[in-house]
Amino acid sequence: MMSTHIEAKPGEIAETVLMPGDPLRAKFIAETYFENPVRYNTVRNAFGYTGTYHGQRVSVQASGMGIPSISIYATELMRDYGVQNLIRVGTAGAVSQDVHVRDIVIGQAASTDSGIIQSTFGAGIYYAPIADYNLLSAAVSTAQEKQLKFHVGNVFAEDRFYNDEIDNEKLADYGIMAVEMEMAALYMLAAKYKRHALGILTISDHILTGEATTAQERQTGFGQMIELALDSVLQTL
Ligand SMILES: O=P(O)(O)O[C@H]1O[C@H](CO)[C@@H](O)[C@H]1O
Ligand SMILES: O=c1cc[nH]c(=O)[nH]1
Repeated sequence: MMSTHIEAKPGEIAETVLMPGDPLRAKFIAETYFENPVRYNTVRNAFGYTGTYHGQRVSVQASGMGIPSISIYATELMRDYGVQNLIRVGTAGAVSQDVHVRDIVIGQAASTDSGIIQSTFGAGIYYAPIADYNLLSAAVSTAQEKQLKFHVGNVFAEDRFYNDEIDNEKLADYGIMAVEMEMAALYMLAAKYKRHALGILTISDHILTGEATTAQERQTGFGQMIELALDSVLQTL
């Protein structure tokens, strides 16, 4: 069986999948961290690979950018390929003065301005998408052991990368640490399919100060986040 956007055959995708937005980050993760990576997807250049990490089977699947795109890949991974654990490894913009470029943010919850909550539950319901507790807890203890500079808290998954109307200082006042574009959908869909999801982000730019990393660093430079994801998640299996 192949799904609409993933051409893997049954059994070619591991139960645990890392999900970066960027297909070239997926390629880099597979080629740098996996033993014996095999590419199972090139449809739309949304690369997917399976290999092993310290002997344990793991995959990486590019999600593309934004909630509509990650919703397609996460749904097909869970519904059509039986994936159990989905770990977003993404970049994000900091909106808190306490969070700095290259810090790691582990998403405990994901707020959003997307219509996905309203269109799923109907008017008047404000569902709160949250991380899987076991994955969150494993990531936090592994980040502590590795002595990483990390934060745990609420992330804002916004529909617009270029958003002149958003009040980032108000988001920060209410505890939002960083903005990105996928986490709320990933957490909500994992709840729907009764699977496990976590988002780990590296701050690529600071929205309030303007500090930023390069495109090359966003593609290949965030190894601490990838190793945190692999070391913590695989320890829960
Ligand atoms: O680096 P990735 O994982 O793509 O994540 C962030 O980067 C993209 C925007 O540049 C959005 O997908 C956002 O969520
Ligand atoms: O979605 C994103 C990702 C990185 N930086 C941002 O400002 N937004």
